[in-house]
Order: sequence, then C-alpha cells, then structure tokens
Amino acid sequence: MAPGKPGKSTGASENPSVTLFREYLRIDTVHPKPDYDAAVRFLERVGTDLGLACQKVEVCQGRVVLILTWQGTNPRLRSILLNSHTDVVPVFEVLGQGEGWEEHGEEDREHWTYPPFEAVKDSQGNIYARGAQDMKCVSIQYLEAIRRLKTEGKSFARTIHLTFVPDEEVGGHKGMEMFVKRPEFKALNVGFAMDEGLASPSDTFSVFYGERSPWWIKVKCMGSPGHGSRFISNTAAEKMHKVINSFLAFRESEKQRLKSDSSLTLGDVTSLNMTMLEGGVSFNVVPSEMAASFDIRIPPTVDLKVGTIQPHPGEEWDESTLLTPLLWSLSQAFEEQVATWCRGAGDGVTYEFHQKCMDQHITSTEESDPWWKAFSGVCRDMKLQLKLEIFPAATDSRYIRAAGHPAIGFSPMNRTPVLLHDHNEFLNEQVFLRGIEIYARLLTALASVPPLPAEG
Ligand SMILES: CSCC[C@H](NC(C)=O)C(=O)O
Ligand SMILES: [Zn+2]
Ligand SMILES: [Zn+2]
Repeated sequence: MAPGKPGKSTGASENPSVTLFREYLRIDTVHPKPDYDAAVRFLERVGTDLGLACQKVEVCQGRVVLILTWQGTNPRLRSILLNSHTDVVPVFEVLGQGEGWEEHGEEDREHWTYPPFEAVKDSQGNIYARGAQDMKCVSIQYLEAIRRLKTEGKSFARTIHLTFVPDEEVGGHKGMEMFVKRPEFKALNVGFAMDEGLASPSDTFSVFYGERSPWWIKVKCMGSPGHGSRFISNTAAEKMHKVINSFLAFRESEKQRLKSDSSLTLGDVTSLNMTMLEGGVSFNVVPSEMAASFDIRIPPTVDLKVGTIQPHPGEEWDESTLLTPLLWSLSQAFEEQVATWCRGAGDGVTYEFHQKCMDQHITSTEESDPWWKAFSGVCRDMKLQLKLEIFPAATDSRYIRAAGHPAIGFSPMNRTPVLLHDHNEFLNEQVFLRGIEIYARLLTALASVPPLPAEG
C-alpha cells in the first residue's frame, strides 16, 4: 500500500497504542448482537500482558463485567475506578463486520467514507470506526496509561480498578445497574470513578459532574369510538391533542430558556421530545385509544418529587393556571406537572413510566474536595482548559453516583467534532495519544491522594 493512503495495515511506524486501539475497534461489539466474549478475551489478554489481576463477574446470563486491577501499596485505601463500556451502537444501513462495500448499495457508502468496523486510518491520522469516540478509545487510553506508568517503574498507594461493562448503550440494566448491587462491586471499595464524557470541537475539554435524569413516559388517551364521518364527542384524539399541546408548550419554553441565556448548556434545561405516536386501525374508524411517548431529560436542579407544588396560603390555582409553563418553572415538581397535564386533557388519560431515574447525585467540583483537587490540579498543570457541564444524556456514571461514589465523565478529546452515534465516527491518532498522557498524569495524582479522614 502506498504511504499516506488510508488502509487497514498498521505500518511500521505506527505507535503500538494506536495499533492496539484499532485492533479493539475491529471487534464486533455492535448491538443487537455484540460479541462480548471476543471483547473480554481481547481485554483480558491486554490486562494479563500488563500484569494486572483479572476477575470476571457474570451479572446475568451472557453479560460479563471484566475487572482488571493494579493493586496499590496501601490496598486498604479507597480505590480509583476507571469504567468503560464495551458495546457500541449500530451504524445506519447496518453492515455486517467483514463484509466489503461491493455487496452494498450506494446509500450505505454515502454514510460512511470507510467501512465502520475496519478502523481505517486516513492520511491525516483520523481513525474511522464505530466506537472510535464512544468509547473504545477511552478503554485503550486507560490501559496504555497504565502501561506507561508501569514501564516508568511507578507504583501508587491507591489501587486502580478498570471495569469493562456490557450493555451501556441499551440502558445498562444488564450491565452497570446490576454490577453496582453485587458484592464484587462493593469489594472494589471505590473512592473516585471516571467514565465517558464527550468530544469537544474547541480547545477546551468537557468534564461532566452530573447527568440529567431520563424519564420516558407513555401517555394513553381513552375515548369514545365511532364512525369516521361523525362528530363523536370525547374522542381519544381530542385528549391527545391537549396532551401534546401541554407537553410541547413546556418544550418550547425550555428551548427558549436555553436560547436566551448563553451561560446555559443543554444539560441545564429540561428537554422533551415526542418520540412515538400510536393508535388507530382504519381511516373511517374513530379509535378508542391513542398513545404518545415522550423522552424527557431533567437536570439535577429540578425537584422531581410529587406533592411539592402548592399555592401560597389564600391563593387558589385552577387547572388552567397549573398548565402555564411559567408557574411550572417556578414550582418545579416535575411528576406533579406531568400528572396535571394529563388530568387537564380529560378523563381516561393515564401515563406510565418506561424509564424513571430519580437519582440526582452530582459530584463535587469544589477545590476543597480532595478528588477534584487532584483532577483539576493535573489539568491546570497541563494547561487543559475545562468546561464543567451536566451530561445531557445518560451514561453508566448515574449508577456509580447513585451507589454513593463520586464520578466524573471525561473523554479527553478536544479539537474533535462530537460524533458519538453518528455516521463517520472518528478520532485523530494524535488526540488519542495525548489522551494517554493526560490519563497517565491523572492516575498519578488520583492514586496518590493522601488518606482521607474516613480512611484513618
Ligand atoms: C436511558 S438509557 C439510554 C442511554 C442513552 N445513553 C446515551 C449516551 O445515548 C441515552 O441517554 O439515551
Ligand atoms: Zn458511551
Ligand atoms: Zn453511546
């Protein structure tokens, strides 16, 4: 192959860390049938090569969490947890791994410049593959940072654990959610955790200290059925119209709030989208049931609990007052608001939760916090500019925080477009290699945090 041309071969001069990253990217862990065994075999091989202890925990059938451990000199101290998920999301116009482009149509070719499971590197050093940003890069950067520190002969007081978990991309229910409830997780004695963040197109690095709570709500409207030619009263569609109006009016007010205040990011406001609409059997039959599904993401600053919405003494609120987004934004008891929107649409309107995260833990970013002091101190020394944010979507960090441990979402990818779950996901090899350097410094500082008062 001519030099500078994109291709699969590693080339004699390629940094071995990059070669390892590309090897991992070629393992087919794409949903709906991720080859987790292959990923675990690969990671175990790398861990053993690094002299790390290896443990496997099957949290449910076919779902194994791999734990690699670098024991600290004082194993009684709380540990550093480096978490990453092994699964990746499908590509549009799904292509089976190993298949060549020749078997696919032009549309497939349009979405991806290179086949998404071949980890092709172009002449600028951009590595294209599903998982290049989300988050196989981070897994290998953790491992390669440890390789570097071990080669330099370093050792630290605190133990460092790496966990490789399945199923994050489908909610983590058969992955991290189960794992944090296991004795094997408790035995890790976690003090501080790191997990995925997002790329950043600018010079700054995004750091996430909390996440919005995902609420997935299906609203069902029951009404009178009848012939499509008549003015049937009390129809499911009329009620659905009101439901949609209430939900989308709130959406609009939050959208405007974000737009009108440049200090806010997406993670600071509540987003709401209607993502599914069901109902009806025929053009001329008025249906007795319709359903709408909403994906709502709520910042940790919003009160989620029922019952805190109250008028002041002597004041009375009717249903129409309760429907105003302004009053809602002042009252902030989210489930009560959802219930009110549904009640306001008429009788026979009910809602059910398909996802309802109530945990609102955030991780301290105060300089007085020893973990944050170590993390931010390294970034200051390395002149890395940080942007502190609430993660707009959901990652496995929410389970770690809910279990009571501080967790920071950080994927060291600046000057990189945000391409997770997108076509043509790529990461530049220089950005990837810089990330290893960053993790090596972070691990040095975090694993050397002096004993905390609670640790004696
Ligand atoms: C709520 S479980 C689904 C998890 C998924 N995570 C990401 C990062 O896309 C999401 O936020 O939709
Ligand atoms: Zn991810
Ligand atoms: Zn993802």
